[in-house]
Amino acid sequence: MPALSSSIPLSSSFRHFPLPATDDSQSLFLLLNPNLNLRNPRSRSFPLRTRRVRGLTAKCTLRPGGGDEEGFILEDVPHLTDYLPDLKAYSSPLQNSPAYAIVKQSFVNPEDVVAERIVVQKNSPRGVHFRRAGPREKVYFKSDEVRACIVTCGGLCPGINTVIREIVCGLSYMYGVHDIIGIEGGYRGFYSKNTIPLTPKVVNDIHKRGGTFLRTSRGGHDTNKIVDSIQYRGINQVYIIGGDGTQKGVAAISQEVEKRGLQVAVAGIPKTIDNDIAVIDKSFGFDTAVEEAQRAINAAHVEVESVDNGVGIVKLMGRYSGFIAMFATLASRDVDCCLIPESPFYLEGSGGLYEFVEQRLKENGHIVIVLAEGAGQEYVAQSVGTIDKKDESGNRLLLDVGLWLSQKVKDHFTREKKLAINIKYIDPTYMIRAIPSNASDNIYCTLLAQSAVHGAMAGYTGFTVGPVNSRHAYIPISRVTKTPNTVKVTDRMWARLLASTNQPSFLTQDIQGTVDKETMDLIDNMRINSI
Ligand SMILES: Nc1ncnc2c1ncn2[C@@H]1O[C@H](COP(=O)(O)OP(=O)(O)O)[C@@H](O)[C@H]1O
Ligand SMILES: O=P(O)(O)OC[C@H]1O[C@](O)(COP(=O)(O)O)[C@@H](O)[C@@H]1O
Ligand SMILES: [Mg+2]
Repeated sequence: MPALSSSIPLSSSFRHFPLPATDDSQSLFLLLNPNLNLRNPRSRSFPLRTRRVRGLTAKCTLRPGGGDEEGFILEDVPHLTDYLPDLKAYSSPLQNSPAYAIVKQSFVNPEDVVAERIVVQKNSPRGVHFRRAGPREKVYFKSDEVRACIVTCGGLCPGINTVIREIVCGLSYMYGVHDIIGIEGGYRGFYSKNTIPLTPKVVNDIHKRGGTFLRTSRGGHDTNKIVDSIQYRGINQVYIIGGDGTQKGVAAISQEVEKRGLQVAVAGIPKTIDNDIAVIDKSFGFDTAVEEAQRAINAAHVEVESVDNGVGIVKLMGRYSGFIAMFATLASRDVDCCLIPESPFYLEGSGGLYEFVEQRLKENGHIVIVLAEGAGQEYVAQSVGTIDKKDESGNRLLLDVGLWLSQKVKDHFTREKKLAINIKYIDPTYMIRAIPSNASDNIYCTLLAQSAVHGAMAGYTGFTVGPVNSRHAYIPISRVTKTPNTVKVTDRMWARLLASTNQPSFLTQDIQGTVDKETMDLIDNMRINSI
C-alpha cells in the first residue's frame, strides 16, 4: 500500500473535497494540483481530480493523457484505508480457491470501471464510471478475523433469502470466513434482539422460500445504537439488504464507523420491489414480481371476458414508481390501460378514462385496467379526505386507488350511462412480493451477494453494489439515494406501452403542476407538434 502523498485529508464519505468555484465554464473538472501526485491506493494509477456535480463536490478520478481520454470520470466508493492508512493488506484466499483455479483472470483488474452511459456519440465526453465489482488480489481482512453480520430492512421482495444464502456461502466457501451472524428484524434488531448464527447448512434451503429468513422492519434506525452494537459484538463486516431508505441508513452507519475509526466494512445490497433505486439496471425480485402479476392480470381477463361489460381492475405495487404496472402491462397483452403515478390521468371528458372504458366495452365487451398503487392519489384524497399518514420509516401511506377507481367507474356507468357493468377488482399487491424468486432473479441475487462479499473483503465500505449496463459495480450510496428511479413518461419505454395498449396518453387536459417542469415542457412541445 503506497503512502498517500498528500496533506489533504481524505474523507471516506465519498471523499468530497470542498473546492473553489471554477470560472472555466468549458470544463466540469477541477484539477486540485497537477503536481500533487495524490494517488488512489487501489488503482495506483489514477491521479485524483474532482468535479462539481450539481452543487456537490464529488471525488472522481480523471485519467491522464487528455485527448480521447478527456472527460473520463470515476465516481469512486470509500475504502477503509482512506481513514486507516496503515491497514495491512493480505493476499486473497481466492488465490487458493478451487472455484477460481482455472479462471483465466481470477481478479478484477484494479483499473476496470463500468460506464454509466453506454449510448454515446462520437464526440461525447467519456463520462461517469463506477469501480467494477469483483474479487481483488489483496484483501484487508484475515479470514479467521472476520465477524460478518447480515440484516434485512424495509418491505419484502422475492430473492432476499437467496442474497442472504449467497453472502453466507460466498464468505464461507470463497474466503474461509466462518463467523457470520444474522441480525433479526431490521435495523432495530442490532440493539433489541439476539443474533442468529449463520452457516451454509443453516441457510441451505432458504432461497426456496419467500420473505426474509432474518425478518424485517421499518423504522428503528438509530445510527449510534447500531454502531455501538457493531462495536460491542466485534462485527467487522456488515451486509445490509434494503431499499432507498435502508441505503441511506448504510451511509449513516459507514460515516459513524469512520468517525469512530473502526475497521468495519459496510456494504449495501439494493432491494426494492418497486425498482425505484437509481443507477442500477433493475432491482432483484422485480422480474419475479412482474411474472407473478401476470397471474392476477390473467385472472382479471378470464373473469371479465366471461361476462357482459366486464371491467377488470388490478392494483399492483408501486408507491412512487410505476415500473411493475408498466412491465406487467407490456408483458401481458391482456391489459387495455395502465395507470402509473408518473403519468397523471383524468376520468371525465374527451380523452378521459370513462370515454376509453366505454369505447373498449363497445368494441370488445370487456376491459382490463392495471394500476400502480401510487397512481391518482390526489383524486382519492379529494374524495375520501387527505391523509398524511406515514409508516415507521417515514414513507407516505397510500389510499386505496383500486377501490376508489372501481367505485367511480361503477357509479359513472350505472348512474350516468345506465349501463350495467361487471366490476372485478383484484388486489394482489402482497402476493407478488411474498414469493420465492424465479431462476433469473436467483442468479442475479447470487451475483449481488458475491460482489458485496468481494467488495467488503477488499476493504471497500459505504458502497452499494449493483449492475450498471449489465456489469456489476461498486456505486457511491449518495448516487443511488439522491433521486428515486421513476418511469420517465418522456422516454421511449412509456411510448412503447402506449403503442401496445393504444390507451389515451391523458395529455389533453391541463396537468400543469402535476409533473416536473422538464416533463411539462416536453409535453407542451408534443402538444404543439400534434396540432
Ligand atoms: N434517511 C434515513 N437515514 C437512516 N435510515 C433510514 C432513512 N430512511 C429510512 N431509514 C431506515 O431504513 C429502513 C428501511 O426503510 P424503508 O423506507 O422502510 O424501506 P426501504 O429501505 O425498502 O426503502 C428502516 O429501518 C428505516 O428506519
Ligand atoms: O405494507 P408495507 O410492508 O409497508 O409495504 C408496502 C409498500 O412497500 C413497497 O413494496 C415498497 O417497499 P420498499 O420501499 O421497502 O421496497 C411498496 O410498493 C408498498 O407501497
Ligand atoms: Mg423504499
